[in-house]
Amino acid sequence: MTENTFDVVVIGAGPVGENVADGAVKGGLSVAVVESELVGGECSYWACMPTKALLRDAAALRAVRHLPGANAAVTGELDPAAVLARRDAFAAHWHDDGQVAWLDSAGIELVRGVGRISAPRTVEVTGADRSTTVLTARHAVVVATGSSARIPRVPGLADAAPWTSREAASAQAVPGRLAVIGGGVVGAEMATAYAALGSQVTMIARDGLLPTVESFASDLVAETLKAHGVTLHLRTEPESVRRDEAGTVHVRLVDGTTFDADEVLVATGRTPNTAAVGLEHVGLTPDDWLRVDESLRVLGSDGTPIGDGWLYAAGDVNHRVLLTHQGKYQARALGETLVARSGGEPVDLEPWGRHAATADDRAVPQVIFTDPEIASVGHTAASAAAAGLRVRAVEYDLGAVAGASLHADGYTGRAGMVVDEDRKVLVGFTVVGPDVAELLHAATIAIAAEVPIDRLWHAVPAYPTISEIWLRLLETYGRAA
Ligand SMILES: Cc1cc2nc3c(=O)[nH]c(=O)nc-3n(C[C@H](O)[C@H](O)[C@H](O)COP(=O)(O)OP(=O)(O)OC[C@H]3O[C@@H](n4cnc5c(N)ncnc54)[C@H](O)[C@@H]3O)c2cc1C
Ligand SMILES: NC(=O)c1ccc[n+]([C@@H]2O[C@H](COP(=O)([O-])OP(=O)(O)OC[C@H]3O[C@@H](n4cnc5c(N)ncnc54)[C@H](O)[C@@H]3O)[C@@H](O)[C@H]2O)c1
Repeated sequence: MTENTFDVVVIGAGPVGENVADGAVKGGLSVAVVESELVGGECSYWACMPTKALLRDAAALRAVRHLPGANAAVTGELDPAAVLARRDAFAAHWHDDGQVAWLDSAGIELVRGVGRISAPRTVEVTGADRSTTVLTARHAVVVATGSSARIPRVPGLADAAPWTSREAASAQAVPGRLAVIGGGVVGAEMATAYAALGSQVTMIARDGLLPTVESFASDLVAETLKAHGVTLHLRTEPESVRRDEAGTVHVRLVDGTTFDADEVLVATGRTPNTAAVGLEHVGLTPDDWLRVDESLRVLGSDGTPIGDGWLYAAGDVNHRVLLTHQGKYQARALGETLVARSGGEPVDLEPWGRHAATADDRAVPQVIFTDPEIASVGHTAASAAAAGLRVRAVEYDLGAVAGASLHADGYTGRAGMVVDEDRKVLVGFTVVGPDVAELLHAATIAIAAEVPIDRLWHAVPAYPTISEIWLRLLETYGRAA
């Protein structure tokens, strides 16, 4: 047994754990990071990067198809093998040497194995060779263990060797027929990717397609999926799934529909990676999400920080927002919090304060890489109303903007903004259309900076760009007399 003491011990070297460690080390603390699989986490090898690599070639090809001159230069079809090979490179061929080298260069100690809290400020790491290393933290332990795919209890499903997002992201061959259970972000993106790669895709979206985005955006994506040959079963769910000896998967829905597939992808949400973290040693329940306060300290069942506040959780595992960029934003705040607290300095947890992750509640940007892309930040009209805000929402046809019509023949898209009528600031923005991802950050800045609507009129979009949508939305909203 090896024993070591560090200022901070981080369990999980995904994007979030890496960034917490980086911030703490930059502030002069010593940090050990424990990782049981690959340094870089889900995002690098089985989520963000490989899935976007699977989608990118088809998106580029679609863009060319809408420009007659450029289209004339395209003489072949999409090459799935080349797409998969480029994806492999983006997943670093599932080796983490590059990220390990970065940890080394940053002065962060890597301890490989499964980390488990065994006592206050103590993490026991079990290596692949069953060796045990005990790490003691002078100041804090941070849980950044992320999340995994949740498999619903559908009779036969678990025995049918279903794909999760991991297999969908890392597949070495394109199935002839793919069934997708779940109409959320993973389901919609992977249906888009595999339909373009040549699979016959059937989707089951119990709560409708992309139920949390503005319906003008999800409706357009649903139409396009159908145009690409995807069969959509909305507002129903699987009753049973069975894989026969020949390998064919038979799916029966509760509405009586039956169909067959070669693979079945389960994309029905996430479960926290907290089964093996030793939560029982701090009075919490394994498999639960970790509830945190504004400084990301883990809360016990009585709602107060565990112990004297030595345990923190950041990223997917705290269930605030399951997105890499928000987890890394939490990590930056937490790194600074750990440095401040270990030096006896105060932390600023006021809204938008240096150590607060206020954007998690008010300005979360997301791009869904479907055809077309959906980019959104902050509230939808429905979520704003549910949050008790008095809002007015306006929409505009994106295809009618000069820059969009120039961008691609037959450009189809729509945008909407949600304005807080009491404060006269933007609280939500959604745009759907080809190549809209890069439009999003302007809206994120407007919401985070709480730019008054009156001042937004002075932010003039260049002509002829798709950004002119801003002017059209403001005109639709109307200017106060
Ligand atoms: C298919 C898919 C696509 C996605 N695409 C995007 C996208 O485009 N953009 C975006 O922003 N987000 C995307 N996400 C979400 C994103 O992947 C997560 O929000 C992000 O990975 C969370 O980072 P994390 O560091 O909290 O957790 P993870 O990335 O899950 O990392 C946690 C790490 O902890 C390790 N670990 C777990 N338990 C232990 C233990 N006991 N001991 C030691 N190590 C442990 C794991 O091995 C892992 O390396 C996607 C998710 C999926 C499933
Ligand atoms: N581009 C991106 O930013 C991106 C891409 C992929 C994933 N992610 C993140 O990863 C997380 C996980 O994505 P996800 O799609 O797995 O979860 P999700 O919560 O987005 O969607 C899951 C969907 O599954 C459906 N569902 C649940 N149980 C079901 C059942 N028994 N039968 C049929 N349908 C069922 C729900 O209606 C829901 O719409 C998300 O929070 C997302 O933010 C982000």
